[in-house]
Amino acid sequence: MVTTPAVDETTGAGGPSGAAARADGVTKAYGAGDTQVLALDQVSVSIERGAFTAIMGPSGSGKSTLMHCLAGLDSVTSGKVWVGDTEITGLKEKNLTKLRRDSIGFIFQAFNLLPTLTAAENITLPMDIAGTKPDQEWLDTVVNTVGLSGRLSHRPNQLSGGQQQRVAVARALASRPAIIFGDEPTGNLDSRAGAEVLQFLRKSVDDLGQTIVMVTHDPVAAAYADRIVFLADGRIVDEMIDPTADKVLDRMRGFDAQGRTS
Ligand SMILES: Nc1ncnc2c1ncn2[C@@H]1O[C@H](COP(=O)(O)OP(=O)(O)OP(=O)(O)O)[C@@H](O)[C@H]1O
Repeated sequence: MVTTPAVDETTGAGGPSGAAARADGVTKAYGAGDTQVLALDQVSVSIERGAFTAIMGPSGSGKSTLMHCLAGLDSVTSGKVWVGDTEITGLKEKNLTKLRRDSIGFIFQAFNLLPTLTAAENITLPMDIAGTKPDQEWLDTVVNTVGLSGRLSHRPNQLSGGQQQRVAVARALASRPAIIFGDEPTGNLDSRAGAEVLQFLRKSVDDLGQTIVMVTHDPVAAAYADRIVFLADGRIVDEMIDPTADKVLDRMRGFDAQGRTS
């Protein structure tokens, strides 16, 4: 199951678990009183290292909130979150920023590339800002895996949408983060370009051992994952291992029948 044991106060079990990231009894409330929204309601989930995990669920079910809490982009109301062996709930902002910079990569729906920089410069930008030196051998591996070798001197407007997103993916992978989070990373792409990016994400898990967590609405995209975690009304309601698009569609229809989806 997705759920993980609660933290044992005496033994500390439930802390570091070898997972890439973990949420334990996480609740996230927005607002207060009558207008309070429980975006996450006692969510416990463990993200396996070297695996591709998708988070699915209807609009407003808490997918982005869960991703933001796991990535330390948003604080939790109660519960605990670990990234690797580090508990990030309660971490000072400075340490959190460092952890995000060193351990986490992000891929958003908008590619967020700088238009005046070449593909190569965009890929190494976060490391240039952090003042760290790219590992050239790793960079070559990433660029080859993404299939961008011939495009490195191009600026974003000289690349297709799919190629731009592959630059964004290469940028996320370049510093070898422990975990990459993607929020609808193929949401702005047509199905062919989306498939290209998803195949690459899959390859980075299989060939490079990358850990990826992706929020998506799309059963076809989710089928690239090893495991899908389904959210509804801020709770984890189901999971699926080795999904196919058909199985995901069936499961979503099941939720519809129970009146869970919007
Ligand atoms: N900053 C905020 N202030 C108030 N409510 C918020 C805020 N962010 C999210 N929410 C609410 O929390 C709930 C979960 O939102 P969230 O964005 O995590 O859902 P989602 O599953 O990612 O939705 P979508 O698929 O539409 O992007 C929603 O009811 C949303 O309105």
